[in-house]
Amino acid sequence: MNSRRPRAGHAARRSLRGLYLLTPDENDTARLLARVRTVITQAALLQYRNKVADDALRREQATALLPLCREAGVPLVVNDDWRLATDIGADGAHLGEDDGALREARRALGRDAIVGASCYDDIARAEAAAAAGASYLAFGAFFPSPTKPAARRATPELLAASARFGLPRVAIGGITPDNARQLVAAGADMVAVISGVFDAPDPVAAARAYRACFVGAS
Ligand SMILES: Cc1ncc(COP(=O)(O)OP(=O)(O)O)c(N)n1
Ligand SMILES: Cc1nc(C(=O)O)sc1CCOP(=O)(O)O
Ligand SMILES: [Mg+2]
Repeated sequence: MNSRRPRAGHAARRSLRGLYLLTPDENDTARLLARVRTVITQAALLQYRNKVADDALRREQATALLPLCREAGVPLVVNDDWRLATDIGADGAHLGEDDGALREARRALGRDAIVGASCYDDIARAEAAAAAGASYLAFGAFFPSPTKPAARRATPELLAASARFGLPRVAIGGITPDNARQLVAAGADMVAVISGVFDAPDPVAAARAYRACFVGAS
């Protein structure tokens, strides 16, 4: 880990509830930072995700996002690559089924890190991720996703069924400000969004609309 850059730590973290923003596939780093900067204060958590960049660009972009997140007090999670997360001193990593062992990531990143797990539509996978030390459990896709049209589909019942693991539950996949509320009512602690914010005509207004879905919901 880069010791010159401390993690945000628990005290600096917002709770894992609200809008979980994932970055779009944007290879122009200056443009990526500008797009994130406009909406970062609306987010509870930011995931750096770029499926079209090479390793060097992903390192450059993740490193550049870190001070922006620190300034906003929003933890930064790196998608797919927990080694990159440790190298740059990010707050955590998100791991799917092809991204290595969660237990190993937890060991490397430390007790305070955010280690997220993709559980798709699979409650057994959620149980295993919880036992391996996940910080949150992500389910999806709940709706057709413009970003990932072939994503397996999940149903809102999974959100209630996974309450027993006692971890924040994240809903992802095709979530819009109009359909988010039903997922929050079903038990989602965060809604994870790419296109609904970054492809919106007014990203700030869209991000605010997602946040509003959590107001008054328990
Ligand atoms: C919050 C969140 N949930 C799910 C995913 C998907 O992870 P994965 O299945 O590894 O797919 P890619 O994102 O790597 O294409 C995620 N990234 N974040
Ligand atoms: C990255 C990702 N994972 C999914 C899953 O179901 O695991 S759906 C998805 C894409 C989310 O983007 P959008 O908000 O544009 O639909
Ligand atoms: Mg992945």
